[in-house]
Order: sequence, then C-alpha cells, then structure tokens
Amino acid sequence: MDADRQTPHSALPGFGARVLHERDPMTPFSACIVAAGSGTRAGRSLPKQFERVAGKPLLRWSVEAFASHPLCREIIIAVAEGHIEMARQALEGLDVILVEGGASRTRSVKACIEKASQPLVFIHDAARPGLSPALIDRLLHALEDTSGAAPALPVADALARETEAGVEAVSRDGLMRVQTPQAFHLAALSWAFDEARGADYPDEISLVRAAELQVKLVEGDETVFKVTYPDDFARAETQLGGPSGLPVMGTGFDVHRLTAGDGVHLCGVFVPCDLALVGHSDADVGLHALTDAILGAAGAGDIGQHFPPSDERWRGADSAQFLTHAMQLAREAGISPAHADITLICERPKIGPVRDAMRARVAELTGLPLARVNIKATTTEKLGFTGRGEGIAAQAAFTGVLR
Ligand SMILES: Nc1ccn([C@@H]2O[C@H](COP(=O)(O)OP(=O)(O)OP(=O)(O)O)[C@@H](O)[C@H]2O)c(=O)n1
Ligand SMILES: C[C@](O)(CO)[C@H](O)COP(=O)(O)O
Repeated sequence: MDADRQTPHSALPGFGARVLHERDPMTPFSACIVAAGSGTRAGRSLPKQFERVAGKPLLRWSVEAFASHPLCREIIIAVAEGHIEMARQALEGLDVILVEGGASRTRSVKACIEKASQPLVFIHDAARPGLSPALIDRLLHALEDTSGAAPALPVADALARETEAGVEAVSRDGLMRVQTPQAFHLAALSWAFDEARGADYPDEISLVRAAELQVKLVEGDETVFKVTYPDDFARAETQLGGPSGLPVMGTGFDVHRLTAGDGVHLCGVFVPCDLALVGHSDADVGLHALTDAILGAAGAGDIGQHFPPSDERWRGADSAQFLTHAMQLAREAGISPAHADITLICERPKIGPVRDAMRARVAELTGLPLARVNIKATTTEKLGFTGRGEGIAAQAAFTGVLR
C-alpha cells in the first residue's frame, strides 16, 4: 500500500488491520451480481446463469432475493457484452442496472462497483441462487465494525495435495470454504481496488485483505452453494423447487349464463346446439374451471387476475390461451402435471357424444396423457339455475407433482 495514501478513517483496534467506516444499522446497500462468466465447467449450452432452474433463470433467483430486502436500493449486474439481451429477457419485470462485465470475475466486480451509489455494497455470484434474507442480515450486522464480511463454512472432508512426489496430507485446521455474497463499505472496496492496481483475486475479501483492511467471516449457508459442475443443477433444482415429489393440487369452479344461440364452447370443443354461453371471452366454463384449478396448484391466484374481464384483449378470446398460460405458470413453479378432472353441470347440451373430443383437447392443452384427463357431466335434477337451463356450471381439480 502507498505510504502516502490515507484511508478515509483512522485505524480501529482489533485485527491489526484497518476498518473503513462504522455502519448505521439502517444503512442501505447496492447489490452487485457478477454474471459475465462463461460457465464452462457446467457444460450447458447456455452460460449457467441463464439456464432455468426450478422454473426461472439461475440469475433471477439472486436478483429477486436482493430485490425483496428492505435495505437494497439498486441491483447492478455485470453481463458479458453478447448476453445483454438474454439478461434483459431473464430479468423481465425487474428493476436492474446492467453493465458490461470484464475478462475476469474481479474485473466484472469492478465494473459493477463503479456504478454503485450506496454506502454499502454486496458482491454476489449469479451462480449461487439460494440466497436468504437471514444471510444478508448477518453480513449487514458484521459490517457494523469491519470493512468487509463474507459467509464461510467449515471443511468437512480430509484434505490432500497431489504433487510430483506423491500425495501429501493437508491439515484442515482453521480452513474455511468462503461463499458469496460478500459485503463491504463501498469506500473500503473502492480503496482496495485502487491498491490492487488491476490484479485479479479469487474473491473480494482476498482483495480487501491484500489492502490490509479488516474483514470478518460470518456463518455461511449450504443453500447458497455455487452451481459449478453439471450435477449441481439437480441439487439446485431440488433445493429451490421445494421437496421433490411433493403432490400439489388445485380446484376451480365457474358459471356462465345460457341464452339462445347456435352452439357452446365447452372444454375446448365447439358443441353445435340451440344455446350459447354468455361471457367476455368464448365463455368456455369447463376450461375456465380447469384454468383456475391449475392456477390454484401453482399458487398463482385466479383467472380474473391474469385475464380481467375489463380487458378488451380478451373479448371473444379462445379460452385455450388462458389454460395454456396457467400451465406455463405451473411449469415455472416446478410442477409436473399429473391429472385433470372436470365436472360439467347442465341439463343440456348432452356431454356424452362430445366427451372423447373434450378429453383429447384438454390432454393436448395440458400435455397430460389421455388416460389422465377425465370429464364428467351431471344434472341437478331440474333444480336450481342449472336445472332450469339458465346457465352451465363447471368444477375442476388439477393435481401435479413438484419436480
Ligand atoms: N469474467 C467473469 C467470470 C466470472 N464471472 C461470474 O463470477 C461468478 C463465479 O464464477 P464461476 O463459477 O467461476 O463462473 P464461470 O467463470 O462462468 O464458470 P467456469 O469457470 O466454469 O467457466 C459467476 O456468477 C460468473 O458469471 C463474471 O462475472 N465475469
Ligand atoms: C467468489 C467465490 O465464489 C467464493 O467462493 C469463488 O472464489 C469463485 O471461484 P471460481 O473459481 O471463479 O468459481
């Protein structure tokens, strides 16, 4: 370090190294995510940060984790020059600042912090999707009396080094596995970058230590492991998608009024008759009930939230597109469809003659095998509005399995 360069604050006792700035517990931070790597070791066709894991691009998991923290004011992401558009798509709807990454991880970090405006800064690998608010808070707490902090975990396996002379045992005493995010006072990290004069470091606590500033380790978290090799995707998928194999289900119910006409849309099939169903869309009461059941299983609200009847785009719309959208959300939520069951409640039209066509259409729309789609019909014995032929009601159940 240059003898004539002054750190912005005086030395504090502790670790024989300096601390820059003490922190107010409510100090806001900038989140910097490095996503400019090529992911060579992961062996996928896309760089790993853009591969979908448990329904979303790997990078998006970390962005959403930071975005939901109350002290995070901005999210800056370094991406390779040719991947800006892919990053935009992966992060659609999220408020982020994209910057061009560098040829090394350290350079990508530098590109991010040059845009950072908050007093504290978090540096995180896009390849570590399992970030929790508790870990962010542990790091923020550590910054109250140190320049930088990183999560770390003990080493569980024995260690060895292979040399030309043979295998050498290495003591694991005192060794830790260091993860990200790593958190810093921006002034300290910027200072350390100046001191580094363009040298690369494996991570930012190494860089900050090289500038003789103080860092602390906090308890790490196995769930924020780095997706590095091909098998790591399955581990991330299981971890982020919740318990694999868990059954999920949803139910749906809908009613549409009947009037005179030349046919009704039911379960994706046009049934010619002297009736018509009244509605903003094609009023396919069977597909609407099933769409709600799918949205229920996906934890994604109801059909009216996604396709409001006040929206002119859905006037006369084919309800198949509502169901297709719900299926997409279910898949993104990590659900593999297992079974769909619809009950149509009406006196007329007769469902028997069109039941097979309906099952085939629902199977096509959901991606389910025909044997896993069931369509039933019942009357209400001439009772109530369905019995009087004033409307058709439908109820549906949808089950799936979490991948
Ligand atoms: N020039 C670089 C290199 C890496 N990274 C990012 O740094 C993180 C950790 O790096 P690593 O796991 O090594 O990712 P890659 O360099 O992409 O992987 P590989 O070494 O297998 O190619 C990743 O989020 C990666 O995108 C970056 O932003 N810029
Ligand atoms: C920053 C890091 O994730 C901390 O564990 C690690 O140093 C990145 O190493 P890589 O070789 O670039 O994957």
